Amino acid sequence: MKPIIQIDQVTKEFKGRAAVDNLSLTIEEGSVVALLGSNGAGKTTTVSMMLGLLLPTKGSVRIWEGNPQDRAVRNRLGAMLQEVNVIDGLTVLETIDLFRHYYSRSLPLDHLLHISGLGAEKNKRASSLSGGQKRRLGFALALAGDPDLLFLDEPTVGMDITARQQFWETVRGMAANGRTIILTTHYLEEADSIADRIVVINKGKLIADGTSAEIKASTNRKTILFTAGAHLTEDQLASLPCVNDVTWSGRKVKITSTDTDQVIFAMVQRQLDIKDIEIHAGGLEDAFQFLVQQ
Ligand SMILES: Nc1ncnc2c1ncn2[C@@H]1O[C@H](COP(=O)(O)OP(=O)(O)OP(=O)(O)O)[C@@H](O)[C@H]1O
Repeated sequence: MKPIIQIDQVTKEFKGRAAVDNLSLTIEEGSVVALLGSNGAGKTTTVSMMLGLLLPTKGSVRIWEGNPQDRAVRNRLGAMLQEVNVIDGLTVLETIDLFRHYYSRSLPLDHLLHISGLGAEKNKRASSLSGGQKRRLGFALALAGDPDLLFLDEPTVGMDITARQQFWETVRGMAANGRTIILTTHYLEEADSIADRIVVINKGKLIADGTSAEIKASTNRKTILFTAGAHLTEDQLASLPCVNDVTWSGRKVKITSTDTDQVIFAMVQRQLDIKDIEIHAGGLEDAFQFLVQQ
């Protein structure tokens, strides 16, 4: 597949501290890539450099073999950033229409309004929209130029369940049409369901890169979920073998372990006061926690 983005040994420093540290990454046309990382890991800084909003301190970022700041490159990009800056005084409809005119090829106004889900608010001032509505407007603005490459930085924060479902449906449709999509999110189940490639960044460095299944396979931890009876104590759980982590949520307990057979065996042998036992293979969240703690 054709590479669309080439990040080569990029470092970005702020006041001498590296927010992104010698990162190299190639993204192919038509892929859906999720950038994952804890708060402050360097995701937004990386996306900002891909968009040409920040310049690397060292290294280079190329998009379609050009500079991200080139007009021809920008014409084919769409970006939904964490902050949606609306223009004072303009209605929702006027804002969308204004953005359409920035691009040589644009999606029809009605279609964009439909994507935003803001038909009933189209004549409202964009500045008076709620946080979740502004995010939906930001999505429509990102799609205004019918982009070949779409950046979504924590896109669903503040969206309600219906807006979220509609949002991912639109993104899936774009992916099915061969568009390249790069997203950052803290909702790992969203990354798991949409991305065909997951890149994990920690302290500015790339620490894992692969399909969701490959990332999950990087940890052999599983979880045991059960309900604790009145007689179960924290000490009883702490003394079990092969336990990596125990979390209590009311009477529901989650144990993470690399050998769930041993844990279950010990729990039964010691006749612990537990019921409703379930065992789950490690999900993306477990793998992510494992990777960033290394
Ligand atoms: N303009 C700036 N000036 C100084 N430091 C900055 C600036 N932008 C980012 N940083 C620092 O760079 C690091 C990476 O920040 P970045 O916003 O890229 O992280 P992130 O992975 O997107 O985090 P989050 O999940 O919280 O959005 C952080 O330590 C942050 O404080």
